[in-house]
Amino acid sequence: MIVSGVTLAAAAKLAGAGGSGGAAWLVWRGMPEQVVRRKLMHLFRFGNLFYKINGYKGRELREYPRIKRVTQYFDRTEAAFVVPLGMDPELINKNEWLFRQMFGPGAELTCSEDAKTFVMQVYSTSVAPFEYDCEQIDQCIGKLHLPIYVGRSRSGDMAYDMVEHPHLLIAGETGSGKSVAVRSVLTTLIRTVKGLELYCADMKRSEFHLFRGIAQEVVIDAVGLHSIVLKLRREMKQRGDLLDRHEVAHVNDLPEWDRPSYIVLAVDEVALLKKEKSIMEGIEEISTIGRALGVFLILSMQRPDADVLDGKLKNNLTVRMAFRLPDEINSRIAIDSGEAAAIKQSEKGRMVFKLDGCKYVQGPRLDLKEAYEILAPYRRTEAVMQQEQAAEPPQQEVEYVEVGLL
Ligand SMILES: Nc1ncnc2c1ncn2[C@@H]1O[C@H](COP(=O)(O)OP(=O)(O)OP(=O)(O)O)[C@@H](O)[C@H]1O
Repeated sequence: MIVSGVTLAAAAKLAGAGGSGGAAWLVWRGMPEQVVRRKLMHLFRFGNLFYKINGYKGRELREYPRIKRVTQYFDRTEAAFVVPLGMDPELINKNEWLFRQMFGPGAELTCSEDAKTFVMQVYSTSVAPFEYDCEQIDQCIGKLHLPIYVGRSRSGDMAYDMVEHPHLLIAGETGSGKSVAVRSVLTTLIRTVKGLELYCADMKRSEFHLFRGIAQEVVIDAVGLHSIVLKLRREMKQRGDLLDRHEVAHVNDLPEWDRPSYIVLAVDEVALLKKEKSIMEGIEEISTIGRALGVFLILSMQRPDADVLDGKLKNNLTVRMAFRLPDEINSRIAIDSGEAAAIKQSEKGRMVFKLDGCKYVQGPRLDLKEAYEILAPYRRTEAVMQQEQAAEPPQQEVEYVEVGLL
């Protein structure tokens, strides 16, 4: 039930009249309108969110966003404000973190299409954990080419197309839900993308056995990953030539009869490869040119490492999922803000999802046994895999691999 456009006192009376003590408690958990207005004005002032006008004798005049309304709902407080004409709305978007600092982690911002009106929603409850549900996920992803189902935010289920936003980083300390997220993301890709070529490198040797017989290859050490990287480099070269022949810029623009499959390389615990220079170079190359060629990366790590995520690779990992991280420094390396360190240890599967700003999202829970069941129809038999191995051409190029930690 929604209580909209009424004062708090009236809302409380309404709830009381309904005879529901629980409902009244929920209403009173909302923030009084004056408090919201005062906090917003404070935030505009101290966060420098205003439009400067040169007034009489060069005096600086400030025009602040105008608060249009504050509405109390049972599960959230909503405030709409309009930025002054001429003010760049990006200034508000870039400072979304300020709203969370002021109103808590439950604050979310959306901008209307006219680029003037913003709606801030402050939720009093977080999204409850939920199970991976194929049907509901398929509904959410619709016709995305390479769908990444993220999870559920307070505004609904979230998914995006990896073709548009390539290369994903998943970070989180041990027990935070990172492996479950990798499992769920890959399970969705396998189920829904026809002809997907998946390569898995399991540097921790813990999780990717699930994808054996489904992925093209599952390797568990640097030597195996090095051979995959070489293979993908050759494949990217061939795909580049193909684009050139057809005079197009992206594999999606190729005619269907000559269009190669999407390739996804998933590497678990990529930080362990820090000393493997040639592998890291290969990964960086994929991150730089892979998008147009239909080759994508999913990298996961427990502790975001500034040496591994140096400027170039980090910038190319356009989408980030940060589960709980041990401290602000790690969180900043992963998502350029300290918010992942504020996720509680008990909040399993909760992440800060970064794509055009940050959002709190709850990932779906998918346990290993269930994932095995869902993926059973996609698994090749041992005999088929042996035939494939026999048909594989011998590697022409052998390069030195520095086997450091592994
Ligand atoms: N989305 C989720 N919803 C509810 N519970 C979850 C979710 N994700 C993970 N969990 C719980 O948290 C536990 C740890 O999750 P997971 O194995 O993914 O951690 P991890 O971050 O990968 O740790 P490690 O790096 O040590 O493997 C799971 O066994 C599960 O019980």
